Amino acid sequence: MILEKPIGVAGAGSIGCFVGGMYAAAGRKVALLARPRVIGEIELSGLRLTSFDGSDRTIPAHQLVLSQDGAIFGDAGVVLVTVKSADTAEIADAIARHAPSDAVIVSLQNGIGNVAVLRQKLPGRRVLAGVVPFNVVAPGEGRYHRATSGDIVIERDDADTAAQLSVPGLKMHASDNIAGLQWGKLLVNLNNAINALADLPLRQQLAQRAWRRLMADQMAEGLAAIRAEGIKPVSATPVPAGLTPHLLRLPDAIFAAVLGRTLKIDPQARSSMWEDLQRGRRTEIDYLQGVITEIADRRGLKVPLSRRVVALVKAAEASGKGSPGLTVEQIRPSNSMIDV
Ligand SMILES: NC(=O)C1=CN([C@@H]2O[C@H](COP(=O)(O)OP(=O)(O)OC[C@H]3O[C@@H](n4cnc5c(N)ncnc54)[C@H](OP(=O)(O)O)[C@@H]3O)[C@@H](O)[C@H]2O)C=CC1
Ligand SMILES: CC(C)(CO)C(=O)C(=O)O
Repeated sequence: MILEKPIGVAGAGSIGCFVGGMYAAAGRKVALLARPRVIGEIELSGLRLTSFDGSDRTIPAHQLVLSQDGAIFGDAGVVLVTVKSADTAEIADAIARHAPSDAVIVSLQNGIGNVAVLRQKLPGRRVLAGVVPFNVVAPGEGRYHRATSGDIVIERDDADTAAQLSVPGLKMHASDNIAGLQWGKLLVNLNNAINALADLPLRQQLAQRAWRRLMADQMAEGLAAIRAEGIKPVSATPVPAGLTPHLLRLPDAIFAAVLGRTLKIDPQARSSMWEDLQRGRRTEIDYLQGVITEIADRRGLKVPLSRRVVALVKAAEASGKGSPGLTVEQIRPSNSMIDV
């Protein structure tokens, strides 16, 4: 039973610290494998969890196992993988070395390829895919803020891991179509880059129709590519994936009314890719837009906006100066770029 054993978090940053902290708050034993910067902040200030719903709690460092060494997974019943996609293979090696062979491995990452990497690196182990719909930002000093609503969904399994990992304040649901949900989330995550390039809080960006049209156009490219592969993306919200671009193009007042019914989003929400640019880290662009451009290359589809966004994010990564704070017009490809 997972319930009685510690929960390991492999790569505790925004998602890992928030999720791991919620388990610790619920009385579970939690071991966070993290960088010295993250550990130092928690040791100094505790792990503070705040949320769009107004909740605010601090877990003292002594209630957590904090280490840079995967040996802390030695008695784990479950290991939650919360590194960025480029680090999945390396973290899988640490899990293979240290976690018991019957520990359940759950990927809480964006993108669609991480579970395949984990399964290939961890043969014979139970690896489950998951989708985290909510946003967590890390303002610093050991604080992790959940800025949007939604429950985590993971792949259904016989042991009902989703039920075993549900605690007050952090629900997990089981799904029979996690692949569909992952593709649906990929479409949403195409906006991570637009948010990162704009340097605007998500709520402020979503309130402006010009930004929403840009997001809709990029999502439409993504949808066309995904559908060309014969894949049916599933939305994690009540709005079907295929309708989301139409919703985004609606006038401000109608959009706000529909959004208000489906999602809570507070002024602090910003995409994880924005945080990557601000901290001078490599982004997940190759695992998000990169999937769409790869399909387009194979199938001869035109995805000019996705290609332009990839180029702009790579330029921002290379400059190391944080978000470039671009406008809609600066992001939109000009007519001379449209033929790609
Ligand atoms: N933030 C969000 O709102 C959401 C994020 N996601 C997804 O969740 C995943 C995690 O995102 P997020 O939490 O934002 O990412 P973060 O970068 O905040 O957290 C990952 C952490 O893991 C650390 N790390 C990497 N390798 C190791 C290692 N070998 N040992 C110890 N620590 C390691 C990283 O350190 P370093 O940077 O120094 O390498 C970083 O601190 C991504 O796939 C993201 O797309 C999904 C939904 C929402
Ligand atoms: C903001 C959110 C929840 C959706 O784009 C996200 O997945 C991220 O920041 O990576």
